[in-house]
Amino acid sequence: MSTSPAYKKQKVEVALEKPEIATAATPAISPATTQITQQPNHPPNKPPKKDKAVKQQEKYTKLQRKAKKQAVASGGPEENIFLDVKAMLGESVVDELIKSDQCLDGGFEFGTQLQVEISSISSSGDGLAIVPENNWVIAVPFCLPGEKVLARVYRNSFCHSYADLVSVLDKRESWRDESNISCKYFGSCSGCQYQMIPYQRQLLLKQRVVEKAYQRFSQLPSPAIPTILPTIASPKQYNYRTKITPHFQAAPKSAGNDFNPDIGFDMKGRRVTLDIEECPIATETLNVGMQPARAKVKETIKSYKRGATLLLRDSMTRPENAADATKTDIPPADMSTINPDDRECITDHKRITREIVGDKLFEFTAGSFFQNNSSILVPLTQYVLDALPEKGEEPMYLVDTYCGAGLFSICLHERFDKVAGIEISQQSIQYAKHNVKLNGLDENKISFRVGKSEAIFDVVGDLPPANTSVIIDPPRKGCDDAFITQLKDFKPHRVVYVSCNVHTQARDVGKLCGDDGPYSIESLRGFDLFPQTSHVEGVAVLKLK
Ligand SMILES: C[S@@+](CC[C@H](N)C(=O)[O-])C[C@H]1O[C@@H](n2cnc3c(N)ncnc32)[C@H](O)[C@@H]1O
Repeated sequence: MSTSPAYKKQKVEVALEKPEIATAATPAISPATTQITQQPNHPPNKPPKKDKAVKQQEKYTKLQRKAKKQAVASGGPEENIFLDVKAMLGESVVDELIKSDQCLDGGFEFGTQLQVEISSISSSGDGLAIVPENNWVIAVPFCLPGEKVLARVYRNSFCHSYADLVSVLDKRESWRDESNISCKYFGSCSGCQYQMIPYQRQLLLKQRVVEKAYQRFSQLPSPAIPTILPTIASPKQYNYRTKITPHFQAAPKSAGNDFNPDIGFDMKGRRVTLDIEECPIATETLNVGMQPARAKVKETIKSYKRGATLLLRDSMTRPENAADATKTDIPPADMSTINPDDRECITDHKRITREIVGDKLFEFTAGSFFQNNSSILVPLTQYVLDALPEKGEEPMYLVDTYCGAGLFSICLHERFDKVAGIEISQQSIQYAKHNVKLNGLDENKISFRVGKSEAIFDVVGDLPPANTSVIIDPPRKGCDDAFITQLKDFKPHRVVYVSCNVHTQARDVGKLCGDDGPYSIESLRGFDLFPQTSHVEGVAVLKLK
């Protein structure tokens, strides 16, 4: 450890920023003291002679810096937190840090313990605190705005460091309900961020995430962004996830036959797998199914050359003789014989999974996409339907882009004269077509095709845009420019954009609603498909200007 005077043990005052979602119950908190018990990084007084190892280390550090710079411009969590950091420290301070290269060098040494006061919460659920003397931000998980915490730094990034939560020194009782915590791994597992927060407060935080996403990523002026509507709650707040994917590492070569692998999810902030025996956000069926799946891996671990990821998918039990999507002549399922509570855990990616949404039955292979919280799918699909125009005199058309196994097309088809879906996965389209038959629907009315979303305009280009609505539900990275451009040219009457990444959604909606875009935003809100976590599904309803 260096003895450089500039970095001797120091005590610095931390100013408290206004908590992001202030309430009448916000406690008055006096400024906290930051205790630095180890020293921040600094350039050594005398650089050691550059031997091969040092040169290699320098090369590695350079590569790491490059990766970090790329990460903050990626649109992912790193960029989000960096934007939070900019808002907290001020653009000019951050610009200065970047110019002087202190944006990476100004961090803290691994293991430094700090006492900080959390002033806001990031979109990925970390508490954020400023260390003003260092012009630096610390991100600490599992804590809340207004709380004083002891944190231990484990990684530096652009103008901020990530720290473990050592302890909460001063709890914000009005935001905390530890009786809500249902998991013995909460606080070390990276899966959930919010179990200690009462559910209604989780919904408020997600409303704020949608708001921030549109302020930051849409490039729209404030008046063009409507007030974000309250987040729609999930009917189930635990035991809702119908798919989980625990992973494990292979046994090291030196391991004996009694090697016992950790099978589970990553530890928060580390690439270390926690051994997870149960997951209370997953359905009971998956928790039961997890035990034999884990036991099998433990028995056969020496046969794995590499680590692997397990798939556990909750499915309604399917009659053995039920036809799969390779058959052409499929009779509609007899819904009177179906018991939605008769369920099993599927671990084979190729096996057919069954799910019911309202009065519609869906089948798809266990490894392909289907929404993971079935409890909220009726409210979600009904909300999208309510946002679309009512049936009038003229024929109406629905275009379902990124349609997966046909969830929106099949649940919403009744109001429309024709429905056309497109999806890049051939297998999902096979099952979307199969699901039309399974539900006894008209194959001439509901059609699906394989392709990139923009290819749908070759097919629906002749439909009258004034009578056509488009649903967009892309993966996390959002839409390609080619799709946005063609949608803008086509100008359907109504667009509903559903997304599990409100940041890329805000970017795309900004392109559709900007000065040269034909749309304005009618409404914006989150749906809580992911209780106890910081994730939120965004639903944006767009109308022609
Ligand atoms: C979030 S899922 C939505 C699926 C469906 N709407 C649902 O709710 O079940 C996104 C889907 O987009 C598909 N996809 C990804 N890139 C695509 C592209 N460029 N064009 C069309 N579909 C794409 C994926 O295979 C995935 O099924």
